Amino acid sequence: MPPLLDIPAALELISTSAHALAEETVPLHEALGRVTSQTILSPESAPLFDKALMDGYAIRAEDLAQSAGLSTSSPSPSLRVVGLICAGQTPSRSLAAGEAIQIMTGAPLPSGTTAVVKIEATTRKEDLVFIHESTAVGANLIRRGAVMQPGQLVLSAGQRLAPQHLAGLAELGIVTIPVKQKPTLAILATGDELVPPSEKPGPGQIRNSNETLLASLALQAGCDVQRLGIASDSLDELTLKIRQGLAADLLLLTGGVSAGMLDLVPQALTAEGVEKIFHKVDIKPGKPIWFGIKRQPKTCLVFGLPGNPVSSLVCFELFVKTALRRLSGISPTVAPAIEALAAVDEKYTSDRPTYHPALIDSTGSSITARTIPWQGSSDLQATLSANGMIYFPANSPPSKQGETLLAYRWC
Ligand SMILES: Nc1nc2c(c(=O)[nH]1)N[C@H]1C(S)=C(S)[C@@H](COP(=O)(O)OP(=O)(O)OC[C@H]3O[C@@H](n4cnc5c(N)ncnc54)[C@H](O)[C@@H]3O)O[C@H]1N2
Ligand code: MOO
Repeated sequence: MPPLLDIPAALELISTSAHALAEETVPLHEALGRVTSQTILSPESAPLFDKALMDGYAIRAEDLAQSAGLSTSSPSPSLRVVGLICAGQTPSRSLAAGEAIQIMTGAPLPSGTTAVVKIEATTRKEDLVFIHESTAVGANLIRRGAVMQPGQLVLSAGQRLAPQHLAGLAELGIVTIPVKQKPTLAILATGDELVPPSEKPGPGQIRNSNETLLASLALQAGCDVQRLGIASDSLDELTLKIRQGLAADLLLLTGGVSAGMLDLVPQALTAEGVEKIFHKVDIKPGKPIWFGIKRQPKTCLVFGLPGNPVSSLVCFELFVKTALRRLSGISPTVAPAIEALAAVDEKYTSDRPTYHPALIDSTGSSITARTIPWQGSSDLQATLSANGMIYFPANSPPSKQGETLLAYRWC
């Protein structure tokens, strides 16, 4: 038997086979979860004007030393209040020596202001304000352009847009966003034993949980998902559904890729013109994975994922996500591992490199990870107490608590 393809080689074959998706522009309110296709530069400054960061008084900090003792009744320096500026207004005059202007958070500073003293640190007596706290130049204010200059980089290409990115773009008036097209992804579950989750399985039957799993993973990864339902183990039915699925950018099948008599998926795919890139990888779970590409009339990347649910989950996280990142121009193409400390002693070992369901915890001062009890690739229920996986190289020795492990978060 020739040696199995190793994981890095499989990932490399996937990233070199995947093409970059075309670009489009979308309005800001439709851009959540999309991936930027170009760098985005700021058209203007942020903030747009010098502004107060506290409710209080705009002052010239240098006046404080000079005005100490202006009033004989208080040891605190005092300044003459000559106006009021609320947010949304503009200053009608500048500050002269010995003057203060009452100001609200977010209001534009009058010229000449070098600090804002917050209201709690002052006492007002008619047109005098007494200042009880030393206030340095620059206190409680922000200058025009301090956080963003025109032409400065706002976002790089390949950034998946989260709420804070959209808000940052909104602040700068960027309302049309260049993004990669959404990948379309079709899902086909195969197997005579499958019934939909809403049905009670008959003898020897099981519910199709992989469609729910893969559709959810794909939606979370920003795909347009098409569910093709269940194909029985018949070449005619498989072929019909595969033809439908090949119209998408990616087609995921589950089941029927190992050595069983009815494992017809590889032959049905090649008969439909899908070129095999690899079949079987040295990985646990997921060894029987099949990957190929249909080039004409449009490019479709095809994954035959093993039917066991945890194999499908691990293969999606590792292999399908790599293809999706490449399609959308996300860098690096292979999602990097997290370095986590073993929360407990770990003694898992196998002759195959393994991605073991795990609980990753980043609530403390360091990231920790521990394996969860798991009975192998059919044990989907175990993953309900996991949020990621730990990578164990083949024949890895036991790890002591506190040793560094490589982990991947599912998200
Ligand atoms: N002689 C060999 N047998 C097997 C091998 C092998 O190398 N030689 N590999 C094993 C490994 S590893 C895996 S993983 C499985 C994968 O097999 P298939 O991809 O061909 O999948 P099936 O045989 O169709 O199903 C496996 C298992 O998963 C259940 N299943 C299938 N589809 C779904 C679904 N949509 N939702 C939930 N569960 C599903 C199915 O009923 C089986 O129990 O093969 C080993 N065998
Ligand atoms: O490689 Mo299979 O996916 O372990 O059960």
